[in-house]
Amino acid sequence: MSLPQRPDEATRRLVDPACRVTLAGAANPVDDAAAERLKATFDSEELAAFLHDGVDKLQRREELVKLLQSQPWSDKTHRYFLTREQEYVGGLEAAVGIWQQMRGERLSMEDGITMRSLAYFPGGLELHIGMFIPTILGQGTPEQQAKWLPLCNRLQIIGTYAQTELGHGTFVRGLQTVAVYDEASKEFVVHSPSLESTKWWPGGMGKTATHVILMARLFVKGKDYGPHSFVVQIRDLATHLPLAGVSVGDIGPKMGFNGVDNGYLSLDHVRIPRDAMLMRFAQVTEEGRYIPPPPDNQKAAYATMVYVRATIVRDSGDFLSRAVTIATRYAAVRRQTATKLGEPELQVLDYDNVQQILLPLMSRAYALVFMGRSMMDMYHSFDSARARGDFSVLPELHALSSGLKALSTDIAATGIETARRQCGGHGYMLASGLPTLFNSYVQNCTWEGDNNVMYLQTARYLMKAAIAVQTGKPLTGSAKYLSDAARQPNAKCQVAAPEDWRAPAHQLAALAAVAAQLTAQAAAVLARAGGGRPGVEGEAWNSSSVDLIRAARAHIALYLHQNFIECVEAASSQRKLSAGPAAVLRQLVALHGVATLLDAAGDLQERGYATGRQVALLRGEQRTLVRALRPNAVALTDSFGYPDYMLNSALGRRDGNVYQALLDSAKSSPLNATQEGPAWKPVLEPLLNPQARSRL
Ligand SMILES: Cc1cc2nc3c(=O)[nH]c(=O)nc-3n(C[C@H](O)[C@H](O)[C@H](O)COP(=O)(O)OP(=O)(O)OC[C@H]3O[C@@H](n4cnc5c(N)ncnc54)[C@H](O)[C@@H]3O)c2cc1C
Repeated sequence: MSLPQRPDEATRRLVDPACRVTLAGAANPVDDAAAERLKATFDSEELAAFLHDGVDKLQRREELVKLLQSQPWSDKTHRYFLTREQEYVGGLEAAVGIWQQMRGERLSMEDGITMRSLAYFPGGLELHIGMFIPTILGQGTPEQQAKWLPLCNRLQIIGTYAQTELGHGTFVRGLQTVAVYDEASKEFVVHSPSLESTKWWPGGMGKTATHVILMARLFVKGKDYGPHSFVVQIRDLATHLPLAGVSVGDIGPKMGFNGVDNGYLSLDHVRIPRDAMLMRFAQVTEEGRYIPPPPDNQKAAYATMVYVRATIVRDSGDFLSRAVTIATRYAAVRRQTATKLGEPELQVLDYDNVQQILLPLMSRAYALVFMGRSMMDMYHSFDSARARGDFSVLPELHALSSGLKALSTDIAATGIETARRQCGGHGYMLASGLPTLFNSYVQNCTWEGDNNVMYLQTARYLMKAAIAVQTGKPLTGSAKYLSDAARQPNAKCQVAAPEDWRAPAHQLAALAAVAAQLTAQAAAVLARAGGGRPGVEGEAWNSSSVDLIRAARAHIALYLHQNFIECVEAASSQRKLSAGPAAVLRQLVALHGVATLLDAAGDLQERGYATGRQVALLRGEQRTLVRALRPNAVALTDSFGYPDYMLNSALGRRDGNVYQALLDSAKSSPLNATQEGPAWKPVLEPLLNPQARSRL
């Protein structure tokens, strides 16, 4: 191999002037990143501390990053070059490594959760932690909890949650897997009677889990009691081989999340003991008597759903803000196109089109972060009320958490991909962090209830509210605006100047008008389809679903924005934030309202609430707000508080040294392990090397 020659002095003198020409006006991305931070009008660290509940929490995160960086299993240098098998093993090693650290170092549960999100290496334990243990806690009797939970906590068994089948996901009552009680042996026989009944999707079931929570239709004395939960062992604890009657395996590569071994499972007349049925609510006695769950069981099931959905809402802000951090930081140091050769090129963040996309996206990320915090607070206050037997807020909370699950994941998934596309070619590199972020995130639009189905849950609540309005019943809670709208059916937008659109009152009035109008429209379509009879099921419902989903989306969009306004105003009035960050957050709130209204520009005009001129003013105001926020763009990403280790992005690194990071990452590519590459011997040499060619 010939080594590169060092140029002699004459060669250098020949080339240097040309280099001076092409390098004229060149900027250093590290300097650009530093200069961006000097432009900020507020203290980004103060806002970061507020968003993370105190400086202590941020410092603790830094300590945990250091701890993770000292462990081989949490090294991220090669994360984007792993094969599926390496990803699978690595994901498990990281989860087990964190678990061992927690036990060995006596770290708190909060530390463990933080470490999992910092390391972000999804693997075979996700469902053990996220669904198996919570289901036993929620649905198991005290004896069942005492039996299973210690084994779970010591990782002596690993579980997952097996509900979805090849043929059924959304329609849980249609599951075909059966659990038939055998009074003679006092056991259940669990069985998959068809191809379609094969369980499909459970995370960790492919190659990791030893046990599953099996959702199967319970049959006692020939009667179908519908889906119930059973703890079923599927693999031998000593050999990890499937038990008799169990066919189980990995479902293959997916769009993302490939460290997780989602699996398939078919059961052939497998016998399990009677106490494998989780019996906190419904029970089957030894002699085969079915004791139905108390009426509150349904409410408890809804409460669990609300919790899971609340966590999804919380995570949506987290994921979108990571993408916005990467894209904004990169746009601030990426320079492209000079007006005159030799002049500095423009930071792409200074192009109007880039700003007008990234800053509204920033406002959406902040809105979701605040929504996530409120959603978790709402859940916790409901949980305390529930402990006193008070379920009164559940219908409202169920409707809100379903719709928010859908809207927040829609916004985050679309937003991550939008952010990636703002990064040009380098955004297509896995090293940017964005493709993996999108591929692993977008499943949130589907799991735990497909988003369309989620919007329809909210629509059910809205239709009941619409019927109540028609019958003159007063409304409370999130749908109260429907009563107000019914009293003023011809209300018109009062905006006269562009800056009027910044006012929360104008924004909320316009969003409420759109939501009320779409709700009334959906109610009318539904009533027509039902021949005048309103109903929230059946054919009329199905044929109205487009209108119903639009109404639900508008209702939730209003709620999301209202929450953003209230959170920022509360933080400011309670002096949790000083004037600087509060002012910038208010600008973000205003931009979020304007951007949300622009999404609904057609609806604003369709029924004459706003005029074309007013919508044009709205568009102009977006531009003004974006320009006002531009100097704070990078500082706002700093306030999200993501350590470089967590982002694992060549483009999103805090110091701006993006090109060096890209090159360093490329050098880790396994294809670069040898100079000639792996195709040289088998393919290229016979073609290109004359000596080898002569042997062909
Ligand atoms: C990455 C990932 C991980 C998963 N992990 C698990 C797991 O661990 N355990 C588990 O049991 N499952 C798991 N699932 C399955 C997941 O819960 C289901 O995919 C989800 O509930 C959607 O069901 P489906 O796939 O049957 O979609 P379908 O119901 O087939 O939906 C297809 C389309 O029909 C529409 N549709 C369906 N029903 C209605 C309706 N009533 N009204 C209007 N529109 C409707 C939907 O909106 C969608 O557009 C996972 C899925 C993914 C993608």
